[in-house]
Amino acid sequence: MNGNSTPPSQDVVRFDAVRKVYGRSTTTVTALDEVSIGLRRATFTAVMGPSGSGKSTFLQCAAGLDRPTSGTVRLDGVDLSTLGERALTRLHRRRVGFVFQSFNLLPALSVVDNVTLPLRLAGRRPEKAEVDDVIERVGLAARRGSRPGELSGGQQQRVAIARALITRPAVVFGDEPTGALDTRTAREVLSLLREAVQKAEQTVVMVTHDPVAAAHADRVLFLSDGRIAGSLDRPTVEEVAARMTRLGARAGELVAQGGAR
Ligand SMILES: Nc1ncnc2c1ncn2[C@@H]1O[C@H](COP(=O)(O)OP(=O)(O)OP(=O)(O)O)[C@@H](O)[C@H]1O
Repeated sequence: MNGNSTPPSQDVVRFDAVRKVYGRSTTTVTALDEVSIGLRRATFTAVMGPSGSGKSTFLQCAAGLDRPTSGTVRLDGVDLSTLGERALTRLHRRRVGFVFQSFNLLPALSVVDNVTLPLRLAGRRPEKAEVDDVIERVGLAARRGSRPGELSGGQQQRVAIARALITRPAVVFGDEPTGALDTRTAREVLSLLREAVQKAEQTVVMVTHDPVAAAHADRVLFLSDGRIAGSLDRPTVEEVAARMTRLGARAGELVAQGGAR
């Protein structure tokens, strides 16, 4: 079990009629347009869509890094709109893990100190057994004392995954986590995320442009023009690529029509 507050039957991320509008008056952009969707606990979701379709905005709103213009986002049963800045910061430290394309490790800290940073920020003393366990799980037991500059890209992303998992968060959000990695290393990193879902009942939500990466997920959600444009369960690379080609063609048509929204 992962020690979170909602029963497994509930959605760990829940959007109800979420709109996100950037800008004012004549120059507004509707990045999310009445999005309603639930993501189940202990599942791996990939979010895909053409450039500008709202993927990053979806992730930012789901993680409470950005607030919707209207509608409700619930994370682990908590309506994020009810939280002030301090409560949101606490939620980010304890209930949410992040893995970015650019790793975002602290260069002066060792592997162990990078991994345990979220615990220390949350005021918790890291327990040796839990630290050993997570570092073992990502295959870095022999590199505990190394600094990020001494590690390959794939190893650095493993550190970032361990750092995301150490707090046993309700959700790990990935923003193109394999975007900077070669194909083989990317596959290893995706397998680690899969394993976290299957073995540790972790929930993972990942934005990606890569159909191969998306095919590691249980489900792919497609966004187009700020709306959910469908989903694929147990996706194959070919199905994801075909769906993306169709959405890309549609996005191209909209641009040709003057970006009508
Ligand atoms: N801070 C902002 N101010 C104004 N417009 C924004 C802002 N952030 C995003 N947008 C607009 O909202 C829309 C959705 O952007 P978003 O970054 O969510 O798309 P995306 O699918 O992640 O794109 P990409 O794949 O290119 O990263 C785009 O039209 C974008 O220009």
